[in-house]
Amino acid sequence: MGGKVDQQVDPGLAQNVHFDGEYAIVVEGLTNRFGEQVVHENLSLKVRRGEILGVVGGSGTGKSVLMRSIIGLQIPAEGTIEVLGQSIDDAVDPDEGVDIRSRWGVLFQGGALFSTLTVGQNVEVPLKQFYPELSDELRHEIARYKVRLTGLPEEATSKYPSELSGGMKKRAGLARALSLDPELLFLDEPTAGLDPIGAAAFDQQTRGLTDTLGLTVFLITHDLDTLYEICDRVAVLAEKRVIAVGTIPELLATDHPWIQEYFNGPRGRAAMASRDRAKAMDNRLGEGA
Ligand SMILES: Nc1ncnc2c1ncn2[C@@H]1O[C@H](COP(=O)(O)OP(=O)(O)OP(=O)(O)O)[C@@H](O)[C@H]1O
Repeated sequence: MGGKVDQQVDPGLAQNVHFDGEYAIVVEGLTNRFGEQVVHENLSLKVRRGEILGVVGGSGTGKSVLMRSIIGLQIPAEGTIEVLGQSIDDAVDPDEGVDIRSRWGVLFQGGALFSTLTVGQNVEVPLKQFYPELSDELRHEIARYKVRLTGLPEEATSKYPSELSGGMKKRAGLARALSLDPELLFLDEPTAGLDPIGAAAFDQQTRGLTDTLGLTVFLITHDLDTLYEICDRVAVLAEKRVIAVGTIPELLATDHPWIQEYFNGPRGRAAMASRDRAKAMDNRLGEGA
């Protein structure tokens, strides 16, 4: 087994890589149970600052529960979780007085917009919660800016979720996730239910915003195109823990059967071929310029 996978749990699967930078999220020894069902057991994961980390795994392996644990919505049975250098057990930093929840944004599966509020009002919800002192005018202006930032037309600000297409709803959810200028973004299956063109556009928006705003992104997805196109590394959940973390070529260099089947199956190969074609086209256009 030869891949250089950043493998924190099972050094037998692949070797550790050296990393000098900062981690945005550090999960250690996480165990989650629902009654008799053990979802995670001694799970560890480190997310590097500035990366888009794709999180994959079969249905029910606990990707969403992991995300909910990291953002403090699921109290684990065991383990420690540090986000941006702060334990999530102490939501408010005792020194700085800053609520850690104001430093991240979340796009839940399905968008989770409030249906009785307009897009603009949805984006304003976190602003009201964390910055109640802001004037109405400034709050409206920030909401309009965030809506435009995600590629929606400004008119979308006054629309209700029921008046939006699936792709527009996702962007509205993203605008709300960005409302507090987060350092960290959690995206739970952001391209699920989108047509391939809409999904590709959303992916490019995510990559662009990540690079421009210097975000770190924890991205749960089943979308192989998303993994190939925009993720810096991928974490694989199986057997109640993270079995491997690395770039796709690093993961492919391991011989774990699930990883091989996932990335080397017909869909994985098609996604890789599509990415290679797009790169070749970019190169040709670059040479012609
Ligand atoms: N609040 C809860 N109460 C009881 N069981 C739960 C709860 N939340 C999640 N589970 C269980 O935990 C397991 C992991 O769920 P989770 O939603 O994290 O899976 P997932 O990997 O995100 O799946 P999918 O890819 O299908 O979205 C599932 O068996 C689920 O039924």
